[in-house]
Amino acid sequence: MSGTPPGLPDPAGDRDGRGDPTGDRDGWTGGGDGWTGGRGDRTGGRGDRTGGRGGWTGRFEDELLRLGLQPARARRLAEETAQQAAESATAPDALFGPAHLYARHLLTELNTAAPPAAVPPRATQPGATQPGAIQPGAIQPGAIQPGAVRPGAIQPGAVRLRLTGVGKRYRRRTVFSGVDLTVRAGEVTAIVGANGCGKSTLLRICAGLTRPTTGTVHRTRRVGFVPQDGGTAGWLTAGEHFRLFGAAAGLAARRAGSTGEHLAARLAWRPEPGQLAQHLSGGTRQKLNLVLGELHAPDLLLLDEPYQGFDQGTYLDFWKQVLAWRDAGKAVVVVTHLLHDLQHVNHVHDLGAAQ
Ligand SMILES: Nc1ncnc2c1ncn2[C@@H]1O[C@H](COP(=O)(O)OP(=O)(O)OP(=O)(O)O)[C@@H](O)[C@H]1O
Repeated sequence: MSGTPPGLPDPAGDRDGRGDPTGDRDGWTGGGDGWTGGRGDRTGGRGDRTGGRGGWTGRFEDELLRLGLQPARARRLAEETAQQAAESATAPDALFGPAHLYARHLLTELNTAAPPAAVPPRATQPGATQPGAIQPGAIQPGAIQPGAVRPGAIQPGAVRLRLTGVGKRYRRRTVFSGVDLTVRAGEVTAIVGANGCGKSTLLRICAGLTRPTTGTVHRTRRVGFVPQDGGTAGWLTAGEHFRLFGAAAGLAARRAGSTGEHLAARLAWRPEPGQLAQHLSGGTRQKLNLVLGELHAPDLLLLDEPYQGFDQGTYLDFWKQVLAWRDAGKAVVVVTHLLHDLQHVNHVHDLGAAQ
């Protein structure tokens, strides 16, 4: 399958079939044992085959316009790209990846200056889908090839996480099997799938908190993990959390406190001295959770639906933060069931339906 834009070399050409990571093997930890034979690949079409304004092509053209391309040129590129997808009988998002990322990629290829990454304006428009509006399972299993490298990805860096043939069984029940996943510095990967398909379990395996039944896991040493819930102690203040988690990472108390407050400010939160975590709102506790995950400046951030309870502004701040991490060269894995989150990410790994 080729995702070559009109008149350009195949953007996926240097991304398929990558070899082993180079220069970053030190500091890796491994877990799990053995291999499983079968892969969990699922293939299929996506629902977004339309070229209308609300579809991929419309978003692609909007992004080209937003990036400053002349309307006639943006329209022509959008038409040619849609035509190319039609000719290959593949939905444009499966062929080219998220519309806004592909627009940026294309402009870079065309040697046109693209602005720094930002949350796409679509997400901030009135009536934009709110967190929680799309139900789990809305993403069709097999919509996106698991582990597929999306065209339009920003320059990939060193591998921070690699799962090979990973599977998990609880007693006789197989939760998933044959998961292959590679996450590089400067990339955001989403793990999606129906309720109970094992997203949280897979993320815990990525973090080294749960042992896989089969397969191998290699990860960089500096990992930040933000669980779906819990992760904070109700009887401690935010400052005490910063110092406690900072101490575990070898940070001096003052530095941990000031770093925590700095990170909190980026989520528009100013912790009140003396306020216990149990008296924080659910959304603010999640902010605390996020800050704790980032406190020790990890290379790899593992986030399990970390925006539960966020209002819309905080949710957008969260995604801005994710994109800032990405642009700073961190690798990010986010468990989500929100379809519109996927426009922010480079890769999607679909675990499909619960087994
Ligand atoms: N420690 C455990 N022992 C036995 N079964 C478990 C354990 N942890 C998880 N499971 C089971 O594994 C399956 C996957 O759970 P998991 O929480 O990973 O799914 P999920 O995709 O994250 O779900 P959701 O979308 O609802 O958050 C579920 O059926 C769950 O009951």
